[in-house]
Amino acid sequence: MMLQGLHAPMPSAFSAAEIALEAIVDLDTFPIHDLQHPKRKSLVADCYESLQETGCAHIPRFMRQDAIEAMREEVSRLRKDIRRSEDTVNAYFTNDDDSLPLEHPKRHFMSRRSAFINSDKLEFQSILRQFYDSDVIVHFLSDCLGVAPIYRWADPLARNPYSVMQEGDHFPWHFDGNDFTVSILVQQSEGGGDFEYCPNLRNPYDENFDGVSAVLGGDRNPVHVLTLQPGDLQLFKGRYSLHSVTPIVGKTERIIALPTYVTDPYAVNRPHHAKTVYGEALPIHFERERAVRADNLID
Ligand SMILES: O=C(O)CCC(=O)C(=O)O
Ligand SMILES: [Fe+2]
Repeated sequence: MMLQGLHAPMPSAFSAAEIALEAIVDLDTFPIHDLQHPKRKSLVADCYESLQETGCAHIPRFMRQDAIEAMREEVSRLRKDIRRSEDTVNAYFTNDDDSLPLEHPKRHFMSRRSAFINSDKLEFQSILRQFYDSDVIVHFLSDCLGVAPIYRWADPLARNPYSVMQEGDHFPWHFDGNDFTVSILVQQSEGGGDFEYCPNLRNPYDENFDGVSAVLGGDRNPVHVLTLQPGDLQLFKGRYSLHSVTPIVGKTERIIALPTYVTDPYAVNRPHHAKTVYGEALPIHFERERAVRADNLID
């Protein structure tokens, strides 16, 4: 068998001994490293229940404020690497398919304007990368989800980016290519920037095109809205829950870190999705384009 070329210029993972988790998370309040601690057990139970009920769990002030400040400073040093993009997309990030009737949700295109600092641009000592590389965090999230094993995503651009949204930017209704996403708000906009989601609108056995069409057409019944504060952690099932970010209002950017997790450690975003949202498709996106999705869902 031929070995594929390395996709990263250098190995990027921190070892456990290099990650000072107590500098990132207040481990007295959230003793996620101590598997038998009653506080961990009750936090996991609360998150699990919330994920079952609404596809989403919210832990206010999970991150230490000085870690959030360090992340904000990292974003300001990486401004040159912010990739802005503007286009029209459907909820699945696929091309138009004119063999389908016009009212099919795959043919419903919406404008999108957003910007990311892709994961491959994070600084060497990035707090966000340390958070992402922490096995304690992965284990905690896996317990909250009740899904094991989960993995960090293989996608070199989308696995752990910062989203940096300016006035008027918005992210329309969509499903993610990965299974689970953590959102850590770093900076709040003055207005807008709300995360809206429809819990479990599809599942691996049912695309529920009628339900998706209804929301795209304006049905607000299944819609939940979450407003985060800086330092809050949100965990949600973005592959099953249709979600969006409402337009940003005011001059202050909305900055959010988006560490992502998967049940399939091989698959990455399709090239069209990578190019549309993250600004480029790398060799790995083409090499793995035909990898069969474990869940058969569209993306
Ligand atoms: O910014 C957010 O809160 C979510 C962004 C999102 O849904 C995505 O990047 O796929
Ligand atoms: Fe998303």
